[in-house]
Amino acid sequence: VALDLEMDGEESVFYRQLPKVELHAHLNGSVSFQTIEKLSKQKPHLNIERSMTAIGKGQRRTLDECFQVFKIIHQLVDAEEDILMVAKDVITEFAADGVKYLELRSTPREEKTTGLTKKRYIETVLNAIQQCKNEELDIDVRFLVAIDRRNGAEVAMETVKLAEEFMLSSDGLVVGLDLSGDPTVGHGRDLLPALRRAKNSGLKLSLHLSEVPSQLEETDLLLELPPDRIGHGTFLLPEVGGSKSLVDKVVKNHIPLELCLTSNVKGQTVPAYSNHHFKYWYQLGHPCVICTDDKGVFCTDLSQEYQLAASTFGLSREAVWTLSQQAIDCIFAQDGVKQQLRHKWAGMKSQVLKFTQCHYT
Ligand SMILES: CNc1ncnc2c1ncn2[C@@H]1O[C@H](COP(=O)(O)O)[C@@H](O)[C@H]1O
Ligand SMILES: [Zn+2]
Repeated sequence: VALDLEMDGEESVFYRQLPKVELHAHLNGSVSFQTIEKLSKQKPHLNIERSMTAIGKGQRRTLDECFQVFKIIHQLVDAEEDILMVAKDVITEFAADGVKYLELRSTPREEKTTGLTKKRYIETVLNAIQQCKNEELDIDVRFLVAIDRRNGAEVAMETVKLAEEFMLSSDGLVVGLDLSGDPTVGHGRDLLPALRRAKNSGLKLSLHLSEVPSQLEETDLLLELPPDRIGHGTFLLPEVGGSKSLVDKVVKNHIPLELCLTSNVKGQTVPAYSNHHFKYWYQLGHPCVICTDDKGVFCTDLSQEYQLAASTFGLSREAVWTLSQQAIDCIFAQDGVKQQLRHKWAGMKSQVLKFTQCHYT
């Protein structure tokens, strides 16, 4: 019900069984319809309807309207117990979709009305991750602390300090920092000191860069850090208003791109799937990781995103397998974790690709 694409049996089995790595998922954008229903029942006074928190098949919204949606979800998710439930549900859903390694990101929020603090917010997400581990779900989950750019330099620095504390105390669960939020608000220049400090203290950086046009100057500045991964990078290319020098910097530093097809099409920063910049970077052989961004808001899941990439750009199943496997190289957790994942992929390969072999022999 919640998904756009009606996948036929055998196709959907392949994409679901494909072991996957999800590196770009905002917690509150990933909340499923089922979880929203539970929350709405608990908070009937908010009068939240389905159409207010999700963008369905064929629908488009401006990016600005997408950010209105997050405000509504934040009203529904404003207490410690909500965050615990949401995080556990989201992790369980990713696991059911065949995601074996997940980096979840979220902006720590203080909510005066419920007594929630930013510190408690992060602790609660980590607690949810731990509970899922105890339930022996087949998924390794890590956390990126997010900076919402609209909140400015001071909050960004405060967030970095919090992330540093948790990096040291969370037994490897907190691995990095995300920069996100409405890209039309604020300037990356002001956040540079906080981001530099984060990088120096060992936090990995994933930055939303050039998600909207005309951010050449900001992107150029932030690429100097350089970030460890880039979210979207939709307007890096010269033909959409970026520049060759930006592209060269990304290539030279081998900075992986987190690419979210449905998010960009529904948020109208990319006119159609076939125009997605995945094509350019993939053909270049540059590290690209297919991600969902906000699976709840955009009504998708990672299996569907892989299938869309494959059908739009004509990827064979072998190529899809390689794409999902190469995502392991881009994770922020340490090398031992990468080794474990490579081992897991190797063990699953013949089983997952067996249908393909039947087709060709
Ligand atoms: C669609 N493209 C996008 N571009 C930029 N930032 C986005 C985003 N989608 C989500 N977020 C960021 O994630 C928050 C919701 O999750 P959390 O409350 O942090 O878990 C949004 O408020 C925004 O800051
Ligand atoms: Zn994002």
